[in-house]
Amino acid sequence: MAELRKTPIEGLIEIFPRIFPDNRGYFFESYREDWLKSLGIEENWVQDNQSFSQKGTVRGLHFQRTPHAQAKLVRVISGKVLDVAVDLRKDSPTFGKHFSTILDDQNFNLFYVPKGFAHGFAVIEDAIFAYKCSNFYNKESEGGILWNDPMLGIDWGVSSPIISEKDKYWPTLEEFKNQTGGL
Ligand SMILES: Cc1cn([C@H]2C[C@H](O)[C@@H](COP(=O)(O)OP(=O)(O)O[C@H]3O[C@H](C)C(=O)[C@H](O)[C@H]3O)O2)c(=O)[nH]c1=O
Repeated sequence: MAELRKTPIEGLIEIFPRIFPDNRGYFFESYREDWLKSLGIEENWVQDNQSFSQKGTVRGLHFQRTPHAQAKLVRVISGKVLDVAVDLRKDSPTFGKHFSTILDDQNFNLFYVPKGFAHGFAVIEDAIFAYKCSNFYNKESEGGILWNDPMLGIDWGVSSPIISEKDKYWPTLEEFKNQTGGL
């Protein structure tokens, strides 16, 4: 069985699978339905995504608005990233707070990000990133928070990242809160 770790932000879960190295290489279970179920969390995963990003990339901070909001179960197949989730849940006591964790191809740890969070990552070593989503992609419902908003206080470990045009112009946390109140 994997080791499941709660985080200081309610709902965010880290999962460390048991890895079996041998003279051929390694084996590990990369997904089990009973991991989250053991914590009373039930998700209907409907879409798998995969992206490759070179070192120095930042992707995020993104979310999809209701009714297209997505929970995500993210991991690294190869490489190393700093993965970040920002709590945007309306009335959450940790609204605007973030939790970050290293995902890599040594621990093969996974990170569960429920609906209501913005998600992104910075690439420490070229990375193949793979994740499950609990709702289909819906471009029209996509939103974001500016990755380097000083109010977030995220130490990404990169100062001038490789980033998409779209990710340069998301609102700050304050602007998002004033516009929407939260997710
Ligand atoms: C997310 C997504 C994108 N696309 C298409 C749309 C674009 O033509 C192209 C690249 O999309 P984008 O630049 O939004 O990709 P990312 O910047 O990696 O977006 C993701 O970044 C952060 C880390 C997230 O958590 C989200 O899953 C997602 O927003 O793939 C699809 O066809 N389906 C999809 O589910």
